[in-house]
Amino acid sequence: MARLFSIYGRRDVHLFTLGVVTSILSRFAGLVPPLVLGVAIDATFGNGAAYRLPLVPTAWLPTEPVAQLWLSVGLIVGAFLLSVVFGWTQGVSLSLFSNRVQHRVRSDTYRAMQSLDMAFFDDKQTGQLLAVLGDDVRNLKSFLNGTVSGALQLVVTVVGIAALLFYLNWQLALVTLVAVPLLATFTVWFTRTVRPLYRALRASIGDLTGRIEANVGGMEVIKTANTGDYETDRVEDASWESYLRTWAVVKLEYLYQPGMDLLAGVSFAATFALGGYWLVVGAPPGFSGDLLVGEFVTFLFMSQRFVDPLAGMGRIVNSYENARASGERIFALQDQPARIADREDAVALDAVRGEVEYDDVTFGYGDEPVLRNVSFSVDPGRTVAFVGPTGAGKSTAAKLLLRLYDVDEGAVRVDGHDVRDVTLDSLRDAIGYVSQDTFLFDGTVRENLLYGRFDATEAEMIAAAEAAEADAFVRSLPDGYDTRIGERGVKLSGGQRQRLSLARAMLRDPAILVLDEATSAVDTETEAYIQRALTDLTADRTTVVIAHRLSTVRSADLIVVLDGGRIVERGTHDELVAAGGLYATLWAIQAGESDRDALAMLDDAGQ
Ligand SMILES: Nc1ncnc2c1ncn2[C@@H]1O[C@H](COP(=O)(O)OP(=O)(O)OP(=O)(O)O)[C@@H](O)[C@H]1O
Repeated sequence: MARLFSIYGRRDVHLFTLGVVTSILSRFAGLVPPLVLGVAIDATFGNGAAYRLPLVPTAWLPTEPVAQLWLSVGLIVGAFLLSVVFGWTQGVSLSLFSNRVQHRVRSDTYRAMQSLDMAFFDDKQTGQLLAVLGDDVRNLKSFLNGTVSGALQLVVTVVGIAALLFYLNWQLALVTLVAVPLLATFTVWFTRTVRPLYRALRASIGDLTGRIEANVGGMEVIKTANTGDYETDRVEDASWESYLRTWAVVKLEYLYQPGMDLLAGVSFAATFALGGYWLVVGAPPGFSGDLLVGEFVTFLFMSQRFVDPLAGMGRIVNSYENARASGERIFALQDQPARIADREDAVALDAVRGEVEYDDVTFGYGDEPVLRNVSFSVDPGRTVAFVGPTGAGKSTAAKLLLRLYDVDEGAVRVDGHDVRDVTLDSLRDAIGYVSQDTFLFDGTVRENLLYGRFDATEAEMIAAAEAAEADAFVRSLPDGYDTRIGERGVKLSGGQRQRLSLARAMLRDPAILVLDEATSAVDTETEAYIQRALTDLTADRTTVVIAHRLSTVRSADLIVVLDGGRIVERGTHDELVAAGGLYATLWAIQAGESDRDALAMLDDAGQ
């Protein structure tokens, strides 16, 4: 919390101070009317007592009843007005303060998260990160907005009222104030008991939301697997669980609130009984001195004013604990070290020629290596293809070039520079990447194409789309380049998505192009078109192709065959077919010549 204030609150500390001060003043102003009412009853309306106000010299106060009346009216109206003005100022300044802090915390946390490694995102669930940037940041805001001022108001109200009651009649004050520790103890008990129930409630709501989120995402699978009833039951179970948890909390709340009212009522009744007796009969046993009617009225008003702030104590404690836990999660995310970041002496890759070299690279996502001792090099403008069975490590090898992960041993070099020695911006600017799962943003075709090259001209965009064989189908969409394509591009076919993401990569005109299964989701005819396009597109740039369909990599300058993370063969298509190894087997199967022998060869190779 201290960190929150010192980093994010400092710039608007004036707003915070203003909010806190006015919140206290508005509480004080709220105490004036009952006090003045009591004084007026005793001095002006009957008893003839002296018109006295705390902290004001008696000599300044009028002795004439009419003057006293107008003074009382003036004070009451003034106090109401001040209370409104202070209350308004408090609301506006604390709202401004907390919303500004929220904005800064959110932006900073997102920035920190954005710079984290892919390995971090591999381990995290999306929901968890959304919760940090959403709920946790909001928790902090509501703590700063309501809770801080609420806590101060509570203290001010209780201390202020207690002081006033003692000033008026310390003996009766003791009776009235007995309720305060009782109310406070009851509140602490409630807060402690309800806390684990709340936690369970939040967890059950999290489960329910997670379940619905997952189901919406997997709607197609649910429908095609015909598991609609099963999923409906599961949602129903999660919903019922959340109902039970909610009910556990609500039950306790319905014990607490009447309990507080009852305690306050007992205190009120005790004050009323004792004070009434005092007025009618005289000082009760153990009490001495006088009590005036007006004082008594003030007492009764004030004793009612303890209840609300004390009842709010539970919320204050809860909100504080929530905010503290949220603060811890936010700062844990902010403090997460980004291992893949620019070195201090990182240089920018300039005028990239496109020479790529893997030098004895070993890498694993966990302890087990996924790539072992991988070495090869590609001259500028040439094409290298990674092929091999599924899970062999082809995509992983490509990701190391973009430095989405860092190698464990060895080095990946571009133009002779270790990718760890150059700035990430310049490295990734030099490489166009079309991944296995093409991701498109919800937006128009145009927005998606210009992503990463926001300054491209219309002509450049269309040229890229044409090169990727996408222009024709885009023009046939209802709004052409301005057609919205839905979340993740759901309104397009797989092949269309792939061509758009190819066009997007082309628009950046990178020196190196990485195509991960770039033609996997298209029909044979489209593939032929894309192949034609690729022949032009890859002509003068280094290209790394990963493909299952070997026909697409036939013309590569170098084919690297990976199996189990190792390079088992390398060469051109013709060389590898002639060599009769794993590649030749895969080729035989794909070329439609598969027979028992080919599959048996694959079995022998351990696949
Ligand atoms: N983010 C990740 N975290 C942990 N392990 C991973 C991750 N990505 C891939 N792997 C593992 O690394 C191995 C190689 O995966 P990779 O995606 O590189 O294979 P691939 O040859 O491209 O496979 P495919 O042809 O099926 O796409 C696999 O065993 C996979 O389970």
